[in-house]
Amino acid sequence: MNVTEIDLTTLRNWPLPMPRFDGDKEARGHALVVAGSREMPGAALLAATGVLRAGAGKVTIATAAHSAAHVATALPEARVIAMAETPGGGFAAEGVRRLAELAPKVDALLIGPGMQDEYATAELVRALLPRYAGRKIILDAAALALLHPPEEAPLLAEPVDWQHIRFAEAVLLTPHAGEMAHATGRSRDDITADPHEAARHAAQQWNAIVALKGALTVIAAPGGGLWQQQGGNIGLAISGSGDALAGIIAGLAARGASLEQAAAWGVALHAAAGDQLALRFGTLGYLAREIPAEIPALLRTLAQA
Ligand SMILES: NC(=O)C1=CN([C@@H]2O[C@H](COP(=O)(O)OP(=O)(O)OC[C@H]3O[C@@H](n4cnc5c(N)ncnc54)[C@H](OP(=O)(O)O)[C@@H]3O)[C@@H](O)[C@H]2O)[C@@H](O)CC1
Ligand SMILES: Nc1ncnc2c1ncn2[C@@H]1O[C@H](COP(=O)(O)OP(=O)(O)O)[C@@H](O)[C@H]1O
Repeated sequence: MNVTEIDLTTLRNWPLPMPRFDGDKEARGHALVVAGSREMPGAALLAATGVLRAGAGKVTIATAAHSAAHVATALPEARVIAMAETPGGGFAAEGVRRLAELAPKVDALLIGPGMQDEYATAELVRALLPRYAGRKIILDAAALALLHPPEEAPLLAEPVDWQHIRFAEAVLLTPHAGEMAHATGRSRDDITADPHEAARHAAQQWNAIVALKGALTVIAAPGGGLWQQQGGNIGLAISGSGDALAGIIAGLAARGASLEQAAAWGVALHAAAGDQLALRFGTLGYLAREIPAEIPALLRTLAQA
């Protein structure tokens, strides 16, 4: 298997698109973050902060009505859409039309961080995917419930028809090993024993780019591309860390990177941010919310490297 290490050389040879100096915020890219819930409202904030710190010009958050006002206050740079909630704490289907209307103005769509009610989330994803065809789509955390085998929860109204859902190069899935285990019906140990094979197989099975996260993160594209990243430290293994990463990737994609490039740069920046925070605070005890603020300086350093 031919694996490309995501190191300085790889990144230097794969420069991120830069906005024109006379561009406006729309030109810098707009990401829609569908995230958070009554019990995990912070996920929306972590992801949306990641979007802006990665350099996108605009972020819209769709989050649980219950916490929307708090989220808006905590991130005044964001537009916040309050989503009606299901009894299970997910987003009710009635919100789909509002999110679908935004599609022409959105460059990248992230769904899943901190969402509850896997059934409602999977149905929401299924409803939004066709409306966002041609946009860059990142499915994380609860949104990966769409992939669960039929014999497992959630019970979808109809079996998933991949041909109609049109998973393609424009969809990135970001499972950790546990989520990959849940989605594939394999054991977590089986996944971690050979993450390259697991990511590659999943990318082909779902016809999507797959970033299988862990101390070693493997990115596989359906076309055969395979990358790995082993930086960072154990301090990154903390609740909300993946939400920040998903937001950083969405921000990079919104500002013009392909999803493969956004994933590769995103995991490298996330790991480097962890290393910066470990230097400042020690390896254990820094917070996921501190990750995004490290990104602009790292981008500047890496762009000049
Ligand atoms: N929880 C919190 O306090 C906070 C959470 N936040 C955010 O919430 C989101 C969910 O995070 P989490 O931590 O709630 O769910 P996590 O453990 O990632 O499981 C996800 C899925 O993986 C599955 N799965 C896992 N291991 C498995 C295995 N060995 N084998 C098989 N399956 C396994 C697991 O299945 P289950 O264990 O339920 O059967 C479940 O389906 C995420 O965005 C996070 O950042 C933050 O906003 C901050 C506060
Ligand atoms: N030991 C480790 N060393 C380096 N990075 C790690 C380590 N453990 C986890 N990570 C990274 O931290 C992030 C954790 O994301 P995730 O498991 O989705 O957390 P959460 O869902 O709680 O936000 C991933 O990007 C993963 O690659």
